[in-house]
Amino acid sequence: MTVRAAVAGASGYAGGEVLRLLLGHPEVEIGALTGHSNAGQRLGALQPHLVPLADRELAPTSAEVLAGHDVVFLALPHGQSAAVAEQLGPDVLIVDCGADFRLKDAADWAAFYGSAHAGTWPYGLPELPGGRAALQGSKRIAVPGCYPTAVSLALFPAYAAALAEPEAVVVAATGTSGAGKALKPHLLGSEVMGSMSPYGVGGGHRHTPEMIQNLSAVAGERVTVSFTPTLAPMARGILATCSAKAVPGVDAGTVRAAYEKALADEPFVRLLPEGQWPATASVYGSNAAQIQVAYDPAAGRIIAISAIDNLTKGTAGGAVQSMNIALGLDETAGLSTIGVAP
Ligand SMILES: NC(=O)C1=CN([C@@H]2O[C@H](COP(=O)(O)OP(=O)(O)OC[C@H]3O[C@@H](n4cnc5c(N)ncnc54)[C@H](OP(=O)(O)O)[C@@H]3O)[C@@H](O)[C@H]2O)C=CC1
Ligand SMILES: CC(=O)N[C@@H](CCC(=O)OP(=O)(O)O)C(=O)O
Repeated sequence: MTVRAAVAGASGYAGGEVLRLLLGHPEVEIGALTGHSNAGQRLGALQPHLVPLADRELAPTSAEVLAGHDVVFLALPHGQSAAVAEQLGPDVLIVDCGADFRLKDAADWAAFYGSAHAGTWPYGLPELPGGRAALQGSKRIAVPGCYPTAVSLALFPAYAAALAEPEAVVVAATGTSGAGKALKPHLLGSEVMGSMSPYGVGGGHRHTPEMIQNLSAVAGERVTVSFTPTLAPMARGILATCSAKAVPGVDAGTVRAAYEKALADEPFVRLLPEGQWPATASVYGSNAAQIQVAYDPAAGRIIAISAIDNLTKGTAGGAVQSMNIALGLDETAGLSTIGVAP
């Protein structure tokens, strides 16, 4: 089977990572590549690491250019996906790396994104309970946000086993690529190097309702999430430290057993051996998520830590994994758990 795939937003970080993975996918042939301000440029001038595609020219992003493919990946700024998607027809598989179709609640969308809600598509986090079934045969996929991927993978086993109270606290560090390629003053090298800083404090980050949506669905009741993101001086990676108060009767053994059971058969999510801790360097460029969990008896809290590459499992790898499931391909095709070290 050869799947012909187009990538809209090929000049950006997410689009570039989708292309890096598709170049190694045994069943995919790369079709149209589009950009916006960079339309007309050679891809090699913008994504010099994608050597086999260096001489391809970026077309403008339009339905005409994207038509005629089996799969279209959208890696566009928030709010740009719906207009393109509605012109592509129901038979093409559209994988949206943006936020437009992630949230079920239109009021949440309006509160955090401030525009009209485009709708809700099947959610591209296969590891969640029922996640794979929702993607099989689907022609539309909403790729999760990078932080919600890291946090949901770390905490869902605790909620699936009813071990935690419905009030989670998350502090997560991310690399600068999460903010995209556009120039932003707080992301200048001299602002970021040698420093870590919080942002979106106090429930303001737009990924908060997505985490609440995911964990509440697993728990069967509303789970609140107090989320504090921090910016770290690295290009890629998320390290999410998540905790929740344990329900009575929980101990270290119960917690470990629940995580072992939930993650046993996952090809990309690895519960580390006891005593070993997740690190962003270990998942750099790979589709792996590393998880570790501990029980703090003095505080009565479950502490779950995850590390992912925000551009791989957090965006493009999750997108390709979900595409594979939707098309009935091997879920792991084109994806690796092998990182780059040191
Ligand atoms: N970076 C990350 O870690 C993650 C990103 N995502 C999502 O992926 C999407 C892209 O993000 P990212 O790659 O980081 O952003 P970038 O800023 O790096 O890239 C944005 C892309 O969109 C194109 N673009 C800009 N404005 C428009 C427009 N008005 N219409 C059509 N295309 C446009 C740009 O083209 P040009 O350069 O030619 O102007 C570029 O190809 C976003 O929705 C983001 O939320 C999701 C998860 C994580
Ligand atoms: C450093 C930085 O700014 N990170 C981004 C990560 C979000 C992201 O990329 O996800 P979306 O797909 O929802 O845009 C942020 O916190 O907004």
